[in-house]
Amino acid sequence: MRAFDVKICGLSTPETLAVALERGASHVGFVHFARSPRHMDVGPMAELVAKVDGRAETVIVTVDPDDALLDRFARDVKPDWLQLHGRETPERVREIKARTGLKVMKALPVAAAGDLAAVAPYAGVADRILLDSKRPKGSDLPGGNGVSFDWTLLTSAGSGLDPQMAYMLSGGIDADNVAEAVRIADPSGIDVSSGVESAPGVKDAGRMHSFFDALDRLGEPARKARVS
Ligand SMILES: O=C(O)c1ccccc1NCC(=O)[C@H](O)[C@H](O)COP(=O)(O)O
Repeated sequence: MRAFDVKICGLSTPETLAVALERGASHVGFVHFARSPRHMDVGPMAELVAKVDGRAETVIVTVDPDDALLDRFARDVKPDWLQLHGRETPERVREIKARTGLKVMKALPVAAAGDLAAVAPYAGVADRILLDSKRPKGSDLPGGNGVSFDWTLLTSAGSGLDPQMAYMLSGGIDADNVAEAVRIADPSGIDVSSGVESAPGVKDAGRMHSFFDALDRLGEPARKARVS
């Protein structure tokens, strides 16, 4: 097992942000996507991001942002990362990095082994890949659906994944299954949203503590040290 990052995604209140930071999240994510129950406008998001004050890396999660929105993110929120869940091609990711100067995490949906072929074109372009579940039928959200995929796909011979690649794993992870996710997939990062909520979009401090307790039980050196 390698040491891994922990990202808590879809935060929208100072109270639950404080729990994520106190418990040592390395990354904290804020969603800007109107259809999401976790959606935050740019102004309130900027206020929340300012509270992080260097204690974790900040991530704006969004979908096919246009240039005007990218400029607002970079100017008004100043996150460390953009996490992209749309149809952003490697070329578009390159443009977005050049335009904003921000690091980019490209999310790619996985349901079957063949989906992993989408990863290689982003090598050397995206700063990180987030392997997430494909949206289930009936959902109009490209992320935050609380469903997991077959993690053994990532370590199967012939997966085509570069074993050195630093990907984050997400989709349906919670306090009960995070140990298994880490054991099977050995990712360089874990991302959780629904698994620490009491209802869609409502982060729950108790569930967050249970999740971090489960991580603590994995022992050292499970989690990477807090970012500098
Ligand atoms: O969370 C959302 O509502 C969302 C909306 C639009 C694009 C992406 C979104 N979330 C992305 C994330 O990083 C989630 O943490 C990831 O998909 C895992 O979610 P979950 O299965 O709920 O833990």
